[in-house]
Amino acid sequence: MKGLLQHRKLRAPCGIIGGICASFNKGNAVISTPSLLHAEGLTSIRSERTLFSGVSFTLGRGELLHVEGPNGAGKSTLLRMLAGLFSDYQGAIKWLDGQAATSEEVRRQTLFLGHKAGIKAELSALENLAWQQQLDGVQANAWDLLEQIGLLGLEDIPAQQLSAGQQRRIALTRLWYSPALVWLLDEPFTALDRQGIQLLEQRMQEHLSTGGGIIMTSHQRLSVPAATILLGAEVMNYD
Ligand SMILES: Nc1ncnc2c1ncn2[C@@H]1O[C@H](COP(=O)(O)OP(=O)(O)OP(=O)(O)O)[C@@H](O)[C@H]1O
Repeated sequence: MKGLLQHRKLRAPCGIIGGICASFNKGNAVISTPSLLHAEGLTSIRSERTLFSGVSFTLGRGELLHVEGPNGAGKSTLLRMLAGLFSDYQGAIKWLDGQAATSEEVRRQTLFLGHKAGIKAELSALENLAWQQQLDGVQANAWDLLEQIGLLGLEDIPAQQLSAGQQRRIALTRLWYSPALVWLLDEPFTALDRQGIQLLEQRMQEHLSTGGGIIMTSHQRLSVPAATILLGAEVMNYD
């Protein structure tokens, strides 16, 4: 399917093991080459339970893949596999048409945000930004970031005294400066208010429009056009 423009929704064959199905719907997405990431036959068995099997998909430039499925279907596991944080799986993951061969190159091209905010509770927003940027090897204007993410005025308060949504905003600032092409976002809308969701969707659109790609989990409906990877459900009807 690589290189084709898909207007129709496709019903992909499911790999079913013990009633578990994983399939891929290209939706209205445009597949462009070279691909950012290609996954082939990904299979995950945890504690002797098959979470999913035979999951294959391609992430093209400007494309958003939405990983959906019920609690425990393996959505976070899949993202962690793609991020190189979980290696106990079968199948293959190829980056940038094979051009990013080393784990260091993959790491540079990937930004993973887990479903927890992943910030330091005792540090302020400003200090967290400095810490994050040091880890990421990037220098961006912290005050601009605070303004963009709506945290100006709260910069000196320890993160543990901020609300869950405000803490999430601190973590999300990485999306405003990261040079990574591929974003792997696990439930990024968690705790965000409506304005925060809009802000994040706008940032995602910008990333896609500049040739980046996003694979994300979310239990909520997206307003940004996305193809779907459905885990843990046998019956799918796209018509
Ligand atoms: N460290 C672990 N060891 C063994 N099994 C685990 C481990 N972590 C998660 N699991 C199991 O893997 C399964 C999938 O977990 P995962 O977090 O990927 O699901 P999910 O689809 O993201 O769920 P949710 O929608 O609730 O976030 C769960 O049944 C979970 O119990």
